[in-house]
Amino acid sequence: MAFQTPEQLNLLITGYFFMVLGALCSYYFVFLWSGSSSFGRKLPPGPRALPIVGNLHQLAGKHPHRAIADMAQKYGHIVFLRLGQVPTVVIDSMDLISQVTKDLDNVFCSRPTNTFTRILLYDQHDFGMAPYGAHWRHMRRVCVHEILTPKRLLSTTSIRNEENLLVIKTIAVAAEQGKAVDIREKFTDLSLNVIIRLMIGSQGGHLHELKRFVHEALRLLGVMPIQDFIPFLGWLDPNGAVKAMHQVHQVQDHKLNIIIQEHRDLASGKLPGGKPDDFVSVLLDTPGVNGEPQLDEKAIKACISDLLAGTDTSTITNDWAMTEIIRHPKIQQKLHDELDSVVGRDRIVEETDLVKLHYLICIIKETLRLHPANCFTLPRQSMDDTKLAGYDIPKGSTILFNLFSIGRDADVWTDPLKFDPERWADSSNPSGLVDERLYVFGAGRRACPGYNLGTTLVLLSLARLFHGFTWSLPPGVFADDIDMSETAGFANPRKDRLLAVPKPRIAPHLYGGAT
Ligand code: HEM
Repeated sequence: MAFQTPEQLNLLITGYFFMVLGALCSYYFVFLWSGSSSFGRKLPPGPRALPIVGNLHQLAGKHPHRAIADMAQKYGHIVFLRLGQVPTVVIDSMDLISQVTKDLDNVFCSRPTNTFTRILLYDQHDFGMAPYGAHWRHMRRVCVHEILTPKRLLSTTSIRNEENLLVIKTIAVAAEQGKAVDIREKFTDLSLNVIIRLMIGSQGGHLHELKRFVHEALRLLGVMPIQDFIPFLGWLDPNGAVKAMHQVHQVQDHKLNIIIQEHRDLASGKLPGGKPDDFVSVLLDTPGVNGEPQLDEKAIKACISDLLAGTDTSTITNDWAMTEIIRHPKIQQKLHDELDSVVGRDRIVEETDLVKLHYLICIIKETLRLHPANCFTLPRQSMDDTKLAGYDIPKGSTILFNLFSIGRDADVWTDPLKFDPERWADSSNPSGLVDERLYVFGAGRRACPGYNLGTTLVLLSLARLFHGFTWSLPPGVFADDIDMSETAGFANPRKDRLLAVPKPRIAPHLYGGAT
């Protein structure tokens, strides 16, 4: 569960809490404190909930993942909270996650609904946040078997290559001029350019507006409207989140309608150029859920939106990894040594090299441990009353995995706050990012379908940036000056942007020279 900033959450809670508390306190006091909601059940331990706001006030002014990590110190690896009226179970051990996603996956494989999914994901017509059922199964099958397949990944290598080289060339220009580069901007552009081209082909005219929509939608993902926690306050919109979501949705819907119509016209020959070989064309050719000849248009638009948003994880991971590497010159040197030995300096890094870059893979695993792209991953929802770790979990509970806590658990990791890629040297999977000690791409029915694409995006861009350049901090900035804290939101990007100065390591003609 996430909020844009702790300050916003604070404002939101305190203002509206006091406004309605007087009138409704007695009703809620009876409802919650009489224990009627937990009567006869053994709920997991957790702090006592207040009327109306439940435990929301205990998260106010704090990063929710950190506040809940502190609660876990007292209550253990499974904590029960009421976020407003939403029963929420937060777990932070790989053992419990494995029970949820393997043994009990049939119960915990749904997703909760909220204002964001209703407005920006077309009433959960997507599949990432769709409730478990026939629609989700159908959409997921289409995405996994038609769109995000290893074969399609292979056939789109040239798109990633071209976009990657464009970014490298702009960095080469900065290197020639001795200028610092805004690293996050480069990674964001790269991931979005790649996914937009995969989705809609080479229709460059849409890139700019789609990017704006994705940026805005991702920002709103972290601004939870009060109605998601306290539905009877649905008529209020104190932080303007609902209004902003409707505004962004208008742009989104308008743009996606144009893109879909263009694809139809290209396929029918009304527009010249022929049918594009991209994700939208696949979705337009896909039959609907109940045997209809075509997918519902809402589902197509929601699915495009899902895939566009999926790239954010790669961007955030790369930004953290780059920051950690630049802060640790010895790690950068070791990575350079690996790149020189696997690739050499007479050619650029290719996607086929990536599985051999074991040290780079260790760096990414260490990054995902200490700085998971999403502290809570996507929420799950229980579809039935069930038991977990001996506790009763009511049907309809939201289940969150606190990946932030898991990666910093002092009982599991030696020196947990130290960035130490070597701790992954003995991994049972040296060529890939999945490891049983972390919940990187998820497990069970709702596991990440973007594994192959996400891994390639992360590894290729980092490998090329470090193969091509030696990076240092701008003059006068020292490693200890870098603020390594995160922003509080659904996603977990570093609060500050990293500026770094590149120095060429390979001849510019290898990547086509500086533009
Ligand atoms: C470093 C990159 C990435 C990481 C670490 C990552 C991680 C995750 C995790 C942890 C989940 C939740 C699994 C669960 O609920 O148990 C997830 C779900 C998902 N991811 Fe990714 N992901 C990445 C890249 C991508 C990319 C590139 C895409 C799409 C292009 C994508 C699309 C999705 C979708 C649609 C879901 C929801 C699946 C469902 O509910 O059926 N992800 N991802």
